[in-house]
Amino acid sequence: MEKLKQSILELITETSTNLPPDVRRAINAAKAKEDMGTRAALSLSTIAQNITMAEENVSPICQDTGMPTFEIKTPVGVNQLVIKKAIHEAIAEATKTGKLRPNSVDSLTGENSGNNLGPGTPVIHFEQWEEDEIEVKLILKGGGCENKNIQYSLPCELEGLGKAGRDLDGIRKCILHAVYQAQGQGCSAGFIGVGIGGDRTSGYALAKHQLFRRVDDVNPNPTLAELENYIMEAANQLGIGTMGFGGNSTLLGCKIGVENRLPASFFVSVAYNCWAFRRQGVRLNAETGEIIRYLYKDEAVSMDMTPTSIEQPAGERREVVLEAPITEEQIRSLKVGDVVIINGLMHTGRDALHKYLMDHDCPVDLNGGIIYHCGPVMLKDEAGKWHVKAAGPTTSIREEPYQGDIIKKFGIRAVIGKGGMGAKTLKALQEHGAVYLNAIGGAAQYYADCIEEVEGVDFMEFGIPEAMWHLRVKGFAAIVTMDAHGNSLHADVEKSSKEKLAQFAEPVFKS
Ligand SMILES: O=C(O)C[C@H](O)C(=O)O
Ligand code: SF4
Repeated sequence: MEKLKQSILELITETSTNLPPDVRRAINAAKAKEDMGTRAALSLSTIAQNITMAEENVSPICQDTGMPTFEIKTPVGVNQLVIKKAIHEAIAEATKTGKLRPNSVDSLTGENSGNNLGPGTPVIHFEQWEEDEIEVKLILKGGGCENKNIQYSLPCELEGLGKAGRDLDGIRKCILHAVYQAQGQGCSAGFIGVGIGGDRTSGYALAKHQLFRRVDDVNPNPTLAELENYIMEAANQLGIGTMGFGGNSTLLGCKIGVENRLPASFFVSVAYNCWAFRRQGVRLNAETGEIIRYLYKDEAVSMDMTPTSIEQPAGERREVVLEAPITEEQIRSLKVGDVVIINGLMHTGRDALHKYLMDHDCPVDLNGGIIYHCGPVMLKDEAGKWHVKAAGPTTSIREEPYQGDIIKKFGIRAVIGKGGMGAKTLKALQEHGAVYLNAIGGAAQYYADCIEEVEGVDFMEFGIPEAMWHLRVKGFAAIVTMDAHGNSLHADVEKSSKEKLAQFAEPVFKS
């Protein structure tokens, strides 16, 4: 098995940096459904551009390279311990070379292991089979979409949809609700895997397992095939759209599996995956470990990048250039829908920093400044200089308990993230004079390319993703989705999508 580690390293790199053709086709098709010049179409162009850049740079499509999860099938007699060791070595190496972000964090101390290894990471499932080759499948599913997974216990009451009973129609309602509750926070348009039945654990495992199916396959169970088609049709009428900006494409794929359940339990488990649906697989020679072929590669699919990106001006959309320190007057002139181009300095800050700043001072002056909810992939060169390898936004709503207070305490004028924030932050934006800017989730290469210089870093003890990076940027484009006048695109889309969801309350599958 002398080639094994190298083959696994190649699989990890390929999965992190190059989206498979079936996923690319789904994104191109989604873009074709959007009207030119809309926020959704422009965001999908940026996404397409990002996918292309990641492949060309051999760098992560999204900075959150997720929880590496392997599904492996081995012929009888193959030593699984050898495979596990090779996976661990390859994971550590891929982290060192910036193909993976150090993502394994001690849940009690908060310490980042630094190499993606630790209790429970990576996840490896082995199975034996009758074939002669080894099959290794890998999924890199990020934390933001993982947070939007949801499990229903039937019967239950669902907002907008009413009672969901223990039957096919109840299952239908749960799945639609799952798409609705994700809004744009899991970087829509997304893909869902659904597990019907099992117990709480096996139900989720079944749901996640569905994500290994090809986007264009047909469910062999005709009832489930019909349900999958129905969900694709209905979910795309919810109007959540790319990044929750509204639009015609909300769901890119729906795959449903079923297992038996206990008489007392009836779970519907939904695994939500962002558009950055990174999964790949290989067949390996069981003697040498050499790659025989890839599993999710047919023909090469190039991405449709027209028009080029969100900064493309269109119609009445206003484009405003901002550079810190930003004045209150500049902020109050902005409104939801404006495209903002940022030059100059911004500071990253996410979960650990927000918690810390609540009762500590900040090492840099944030007055008039810009905070970017981002946990980048960073590499240090031999001269000790840091370089950004991937730097898209993280889900902002996690900072909702802190953000309003932090804005006021430090005089922040702009918060950049994705998925939007809640009522408390909206109020603080209005009172203090600040804006929330939505960057395109997952567009980690697109944004890394805007970063000219890493000016410094604080709180390295929080680990690379959580540290406060001081970044000098040029041409960083984002959209005002919450302004200083009490307007929130996120609140609007949530309200309108809930109304649309309610239109699907009537039974469809009669039992
Ligand atoms: O951790 C990150 O960088 C992003 C995360 O996957 C998210 O979607 O919030
Ligand atoms: S930032 Fe978005 S694209 Fe990246 S892992 Fe999180 S949910 Fe997925």
